[in-house]
Amino acid sequence: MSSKSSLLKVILLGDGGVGKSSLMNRYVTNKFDAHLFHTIGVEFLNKDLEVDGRTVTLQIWDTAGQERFRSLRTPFYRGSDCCLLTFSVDDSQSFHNLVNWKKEFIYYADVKEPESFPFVVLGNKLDVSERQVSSEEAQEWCMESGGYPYFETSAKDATNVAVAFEEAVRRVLSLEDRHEHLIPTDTVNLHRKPRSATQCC
Ligand SMILES: Nc1nc2c(ncn2[C@@H]2O[C@H](COP(=O)(O)OP(=O)(O)OP(=O)(O)O)[C@@H](O)[C@H]2O)c(=O)[nH]1
Repeated sequence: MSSKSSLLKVILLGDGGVGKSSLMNRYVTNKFDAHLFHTIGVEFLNKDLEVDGRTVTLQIWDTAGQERFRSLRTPFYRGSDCCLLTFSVDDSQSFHNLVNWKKEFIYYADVKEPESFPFVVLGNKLDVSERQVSSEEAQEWCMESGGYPYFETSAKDATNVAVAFEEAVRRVLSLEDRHEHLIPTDTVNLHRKPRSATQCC
C-alpha cells in the first residue's frame, strides 16, 4: 500500500431527514433505525476498507442538516477529502437544496479548486414508493454541476450504500494519484495539506 491516504475524511451533507445518519450507520454497523433522532452538530464513525488493493480508514462525518445547527456543523468541513451531497428521492426540496449545500461546503471547507473537488451525489430512500425526483433529473444535475457520480441508495434495505462509499474512496485515491504524477518526486509540495488534517473546532 502507498504511504499516503491511510485516513480519508468523507463528509455527508444534505437537508435534515434525508437519511445521512442512516446511511453512515448502515455502512459502518449494517443497522437501520426507523426512528432516528435528528443529529445535533456532527458525529463521526471510522471504517477500515480495502479498495483496489489499498487499505484505508474511512472517517465518515455525519452532519446536522437542520438550518438551526449550521454554526455547529460548518467548522468541521475543513480537511474533508470528499463530500457526499445527499438528498431524498421523495423530497424535491432536498434535491433543489443540493446547490446550497455545495456552496456552503466550498465556502466553509475553503476549497481552493472547487471544479476538481470530489463530490459524490446520493439520492436516498430509493425504497419509497412515491418519488418526487427522477433518476434522469438527478443525473442531469450531476452532469451539469461537474460530472459527479450519482448513486440511488436505500439505507433501509442497504441498496448501493457500500458501492457509494467505495466510489467516494476511489475518487479521492485517483485524484491523489493524478496529483502525485504531476509533481516530480524530488520537489517538496508546499501546498499540500497534511494527511492528518481532520480538524475540530
Ligand atoms: N424509507 C426509508 N427511510 C429512511 C431511509 N434512510 C433514512 N430513513 C428514515 O428517515 C428519517 C431520517 O433519517 P436520518 O438518518 O436521521 O436523517 P438525517 O439526514 O441524518 O437527518 P438530520 O440528522 O436531521 O440531518 C429516519 O426516520 C430514518 O429511519 C431510507 O433509505 N429509506
